[in-house]
Amino acid sequence: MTSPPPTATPVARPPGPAPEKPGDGPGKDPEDRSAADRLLWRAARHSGGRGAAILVCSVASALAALAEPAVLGRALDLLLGHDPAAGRLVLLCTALIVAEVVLDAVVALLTGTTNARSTAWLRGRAVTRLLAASPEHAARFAPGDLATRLTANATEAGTVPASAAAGLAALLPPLGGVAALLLIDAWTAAAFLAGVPLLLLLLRAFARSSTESVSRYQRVQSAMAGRLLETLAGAHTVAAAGTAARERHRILTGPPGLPELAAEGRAMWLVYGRAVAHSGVLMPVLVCVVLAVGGIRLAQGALGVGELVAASRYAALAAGVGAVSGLLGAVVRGRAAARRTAEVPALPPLPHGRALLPPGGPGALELRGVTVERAGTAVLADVDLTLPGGATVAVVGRSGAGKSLLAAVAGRLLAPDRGRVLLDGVDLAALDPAELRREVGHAFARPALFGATVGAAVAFGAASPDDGAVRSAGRAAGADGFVQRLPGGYRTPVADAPLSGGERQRLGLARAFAHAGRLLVLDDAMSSLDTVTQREVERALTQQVRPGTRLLVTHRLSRAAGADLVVWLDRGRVRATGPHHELWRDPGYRALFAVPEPDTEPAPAAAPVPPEADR
Ligand SMILES: Nc1ncnc2c1ncn2[C@@H]1O[C@H](COP(=O)(O)OP(=O)(O)OP(=O)(O)O)[C@@H](O)[C@H]1O
Repeated sequence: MTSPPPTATPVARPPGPAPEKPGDGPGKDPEDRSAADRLLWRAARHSGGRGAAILVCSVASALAALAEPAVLGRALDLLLGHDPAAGRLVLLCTALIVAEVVLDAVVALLTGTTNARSTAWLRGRAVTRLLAASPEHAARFAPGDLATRLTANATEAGTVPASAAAGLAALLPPLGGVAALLLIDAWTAAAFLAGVPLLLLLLRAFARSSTESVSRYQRVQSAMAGRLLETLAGAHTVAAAGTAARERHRILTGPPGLPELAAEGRAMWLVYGRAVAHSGVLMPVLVCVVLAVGGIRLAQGALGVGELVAASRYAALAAGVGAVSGLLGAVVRGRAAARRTAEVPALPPLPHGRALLPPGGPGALELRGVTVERAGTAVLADVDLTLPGGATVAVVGRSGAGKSLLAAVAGRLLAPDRGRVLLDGVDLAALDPAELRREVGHAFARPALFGATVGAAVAFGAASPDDGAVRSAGRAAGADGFVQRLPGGYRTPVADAPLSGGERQRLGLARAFAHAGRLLVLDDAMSSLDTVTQREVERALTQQVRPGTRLLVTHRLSRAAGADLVVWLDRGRVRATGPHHELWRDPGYRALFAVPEPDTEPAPAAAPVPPEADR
């Protein structure tokens, strides 16, 4: 595999990460561009005025660089004329060089901090908006793609404020160089300007071809990273199927894979090498032409020795136009990257209001005409439900019936396309988000544990987590026993805690219990618990956890039998609601639990079901 060329070149800096999707080049959609520009503008403002400081220091450094050849040339002429004033000019020249070095160092330092602050702001903004969006919308980004947008693309975009400021200031030396040449001698300026079109053509060709090749390189890299992520996520499946070698081959060879990556890497090196070779020849040639013309003018007596030296330095400054194109190239690439990053904060947020729930409400939940559509099909259709506050409600149905969608809508992880969800009479869409999360808790079948330690993972999201609350939630969820056996108890780092599926689920339940509100939504959150633990947790749920309404998505008979009310979903519609023992009369309902049908005998209401009947 050929890695990309280094980033420093006398002509222009090769591009960093660039758009990764085919056809996802910069500046396609004006709306996207302006959104990206607005985001960059705000990132620049959040870098605390450092962009302006970079501009001021860079301009001061450029002015020092422009003054230095004139002072040096004059000092040389005075020295040749044995004029004692030459000493003062040599000192001034030294001071200018020192100032230039110091200012460049300050610019380098400011550039680093500006890039870091802008990038951090961009990432913070994107992550905040990502978390505020409905998970459904956020899921439109594949994990690998999202990671690229928040890392490489955000980093590239974060360099724009500093590059733009430095790029503006970098115009000064070439423009000033040409102006100084004109002032010293029009012929030397004309000699330089004659070569400028060639220099510009060279820069343009470099900027274009390098952007394209880096773009393609990044696309291949991103595709490979995406396949790697897929395989890592399914590592157990791959191991079980014994297809590791096939996966390795799939990740590495693609297409696109290593062969394409190597080809693009070589292409980048070629572009880079060609640019270095061309500029390495052209720039000294330009300076030599200026020197040759200056030499003739010296022989004609139109120029002094000092002026010739100054002219050669100004020609070198004027030829440094490549630095400008490098910085402008960085701005162009940064804007393209910002466009990709900007799509993340542009995700539509879940609408919310500022309403609060009536204090002490029981958690009565009402769904009115709730419809959720996916790909033009109603996956939840006209769901009307009235669930009394404080009730334990089981949601059952065949796989794909819409249970998880109903749970997500009930807890406002998802906004319905039509209809309303009311909690104690308040529309969830109008509710203050902090109030919503305080009063509505969730636990999932496969919980993700956030937090450095097991205790922090349980306390995650709680307003004021304390050790006592964490432990009592752990006890209620049947997690305290195994957590206490971990080397550091609740202080054990999550990464060092070997957790089974059931233990992970119990920690997820403990997290929900630690800040249980008036509504608790458990989406298959006890599916991996053994029967004894499950009964203990159910008991704790009614006796220890803050009272409220429980919405339990379940496939288990015992859970439905133990609920006050069962909602039976069938292909996105409510087929029936009622107590389990009433629904049990329906063979279709009994078939959901795949137990031998007792034909006439209804299952006992709210009575424990023999373990062997449980799934
Ligand atoms: N983002 C989506 N895009 C398209 N279809 C979706 C989306 N989310 C859910 N669905 C579809 O909606 C239907 C209901 O999904 P849901 O996850 O609610 O089923 P479920 O009853 O919880 O199933 P299970 O018991 O297997 O977990 C399924 O057919 C599913 O494919």
